[in-house]
Amino acid sequence: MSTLPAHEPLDALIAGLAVDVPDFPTPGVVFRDLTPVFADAAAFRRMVDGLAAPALSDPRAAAVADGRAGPGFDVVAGVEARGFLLAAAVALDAGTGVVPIRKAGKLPREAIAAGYELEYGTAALELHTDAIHPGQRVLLVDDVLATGGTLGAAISLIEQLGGVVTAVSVVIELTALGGRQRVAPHTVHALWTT
Ligand SMILES: O=P(O)(O)OC[C@H]1O[C@H](OP(=O)(O)OP(=O)(O)O)[C@H](O)[C@@H]1O
Ligand SMILES: Nc1ncnc2[nH]cnc12
Repeated sequence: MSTLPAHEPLDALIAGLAVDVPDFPTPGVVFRDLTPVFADAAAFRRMVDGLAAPALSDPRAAAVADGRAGPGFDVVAGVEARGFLLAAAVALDAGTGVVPIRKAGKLPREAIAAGYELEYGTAALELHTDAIHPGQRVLLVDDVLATGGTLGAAISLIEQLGGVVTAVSVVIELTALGGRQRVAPHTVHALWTT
């Protein structure tokens, strides 16, 4: 059950449930813990709707025009680990499949990799080479946009396989870290900007 009124604006709902954790995972980082937002039924429902929304406007018309039915995306890609919780829910709701973009060394078959830097270190993401088909329209979902390193790497992987990123959606954008600029020319749709 939700603990907040249904008419609460979504950004306020998220802001009220998220918890700031100072000095996690390293000193100086304020970690935005979204687990209470995921655990709230009403907030989770509205987040899933909100994350799909940007891909359901113009691209839906384009999908009809080129003969493809359904939402304005063919598949939802989510970034390990927290992005998985969101991407799977959005995909199930939209009637599409879900593709995992994983941390290095987790995928069992042939994959491509992209390295990146984030607020508290460096990492690499991988994507199975047959996970995305040329021309496939992809809605990319994650929980947080911080430096933009993660989403930049994820977009690069999808595009290397010929996928078309029709929308990028996150729950929180941390504006001080400049991630939006790093992900340009792709536009990031954020449910809460802080
Ligand atoms: O914009 P950036 O600076 O790249 O940061 C954003 C990323 O950081 C967090 O993931 P993290 O790598 O901590 O992994 P986790 O989801 O497995 O905790 C978050 O879930 C985003 O994917
Ligand atoms: N400050 C932060 N809080 C939560 N997730 C993050 N990912 C990168 N920076 C983050």
